[in-house]
Amino acid sequence: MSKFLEIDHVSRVFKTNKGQPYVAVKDVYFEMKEGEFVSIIGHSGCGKSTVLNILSGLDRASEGGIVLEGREVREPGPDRMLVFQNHSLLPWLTVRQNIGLAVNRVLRDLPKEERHRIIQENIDLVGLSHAADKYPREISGGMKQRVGIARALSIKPKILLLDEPFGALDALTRGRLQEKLMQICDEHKISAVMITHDVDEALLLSDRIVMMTNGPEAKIGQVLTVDLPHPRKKLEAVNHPNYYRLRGEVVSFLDRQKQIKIERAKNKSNAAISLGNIEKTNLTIGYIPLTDCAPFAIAQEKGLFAKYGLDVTLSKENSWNDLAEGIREGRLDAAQMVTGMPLAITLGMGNQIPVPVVTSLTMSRNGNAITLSKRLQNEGVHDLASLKAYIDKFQDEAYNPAMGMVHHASMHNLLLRHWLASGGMEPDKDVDVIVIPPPQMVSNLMANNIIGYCVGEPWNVRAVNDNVGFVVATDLDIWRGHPEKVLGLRKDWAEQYPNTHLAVVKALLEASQFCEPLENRDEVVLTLAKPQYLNLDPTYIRPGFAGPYRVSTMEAKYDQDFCQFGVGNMPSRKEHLWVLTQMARWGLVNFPENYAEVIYNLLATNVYQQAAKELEIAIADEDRSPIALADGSVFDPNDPIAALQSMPYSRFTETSYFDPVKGFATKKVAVRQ
Ligand SMILES: Nc1ncnc2c1ncn2[C@@H]1O[C@H](COP(=O)(O)OP(=O)(O)OP(=O)(O)O)[C@@H](O)[C@H]1O
Repeated sequence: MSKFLEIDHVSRVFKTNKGQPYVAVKDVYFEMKEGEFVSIIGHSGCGKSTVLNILSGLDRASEGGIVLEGREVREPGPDRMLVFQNHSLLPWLTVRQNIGLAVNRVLRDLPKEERHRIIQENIDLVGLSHAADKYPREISGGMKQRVGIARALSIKPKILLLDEPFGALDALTRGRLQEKLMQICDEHKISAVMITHDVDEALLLSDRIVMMTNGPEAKIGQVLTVDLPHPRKKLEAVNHPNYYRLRGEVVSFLDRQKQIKIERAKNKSNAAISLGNIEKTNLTIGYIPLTDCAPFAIAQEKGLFAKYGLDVTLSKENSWNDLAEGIREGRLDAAQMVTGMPLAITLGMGNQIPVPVVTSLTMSRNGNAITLSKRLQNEGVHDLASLKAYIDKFQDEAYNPAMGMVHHASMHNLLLRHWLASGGMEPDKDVDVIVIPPPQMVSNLMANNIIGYCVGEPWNVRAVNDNVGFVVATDLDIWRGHPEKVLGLRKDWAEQYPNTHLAVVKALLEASQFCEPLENRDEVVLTLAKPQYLNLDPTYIRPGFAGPYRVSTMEAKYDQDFCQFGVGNMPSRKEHLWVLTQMARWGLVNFPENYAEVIYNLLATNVYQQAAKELEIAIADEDRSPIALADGSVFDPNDPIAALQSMPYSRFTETSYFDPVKGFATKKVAVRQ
């Protein structure tokens, strides 16, 4: 993206009435390109106007600043015109004179005729030729707002700043003016930043929507690219197939923020309570109710968090996306994560703002399976080759069969894709691979929305026991010993609370070690079955833990490797590098040219080593030997680019530099094929 405007790490601290500092916005970073229309949305009081005022130069950032076309701006100027909700026209001047006042002041060096031409051109632009000589009291609210816009545009600002420009108008006038502004911005390639509370207005007008978290210390929580075609008309936009997906993203972001506000009010605050050398004792840790959340449940039930001085609330999350948001927004202190999630959040996968995350513990290995619908089994599908024959029948159909997985950065997605590809099926081309939260897998299978899925337990056993699906492969058939769930937390959190971080790792490492021996597994199963965790009959949980694990319709002997907790707990560079290459292989992220640095920053190996030392757990040397997968492919961590180039269906063509704050550089480096 060519940089036009940069909001460079802006923070603003106000003094409250009691003289206390109030950090309204913290470390806001955003770049936009020329001609872009960006909306800022967020709950009341989150800091939208604070950011806009700093952009306009009416207010100064306490830290950071604004750079417009490479020049820092610190004062108001005609290059940034603000349009307010209250149009602030001078009542004793006509429409033409109000606009003329601005033009004559700012463009006074132009010849008089030229200034008149500009004034008339902008009156025409907003459709007010018939009212040019009327006074503000003689025209409607919508017309006054149009004068405000014409006045701002007439002096040809580099960027238009709009603070809820249509907030005071009735719905009909608002709709008309939105379309007018849309048309003007489209035709004249105007760059604009607009504050709005109206989701539909943001979707209609914007190229991107910046969503802000609640204050204090409000930040940019998410940036949504509005990929609806231009020029837009309200009715066409609303009927576009992507409209409700985009709308859903904004609405659910705002809902989550509302929920956080309520929770914060309940808990008064989530400010750190320190005790001894533990900087923050009160923690909220997120997890998903799957059997491999066992170390969290055990650490809580056996008092291991308390043993290391922590008062932990475990937060059962609805989906991996919600959990990731919880970490990004700071609602969660730490979380169970699918292996690729620390990388995904760090790299800003899916058009998100990059938020550096670290992982200090690998908590489980293996534990997933691929379940296919009973319907397919009845049609003779029983392995990869027969699945391909089934999929091939859809080649001339307008749609692809779909399979579920839980998150783009999960091993479920990456292993499923690898497995399909090894059988000659190209993900996204022959088979759609879609995100479904784990507890909804079975119902989606039953509804025939998907032909199968890759997920952890108990959702494979559940499908088998309910006779709606069969297990066609486990992850041992793809990569025996792969990392599955890891502990993830924000890097800034880790830096702020190093002793707390170590205490969390010690509690969870001890819990993981407890979960490993088979003789402890029954206790683990009964703990997981409790209502606050999986809330399930233990018969659904036991097969994934102590066998027999049912593969296909046959009773297969339980494989002790199926769900490992206390093995290889140190975060491994080569494993995360494999994940990174797979994410790049499928086009989920760019491949960073400085991948070694990215992986180095991702792994808090030192925290793991300290915890292991204190718990007297042996620390293995780093293993850089190639990873052998079950299909015969080998991943050499010493040459990931060559590995990426040789993978079937690889979409990787180029690398680009990754900056932890600014994200990926626009300039990409083509890689020799
Ligand atoms: N001059 C000030 N002194 C002290 N606090 C302030 C000042 N200006 C803003 N704030 C506080 O900073 C926070 C952000 O305010 P801001 O007006 O930017 O929010 P907003 O998102 O624009 O709200 P709204 O949508 O209601 O207009 C609020 O808590 C507000 O009370």
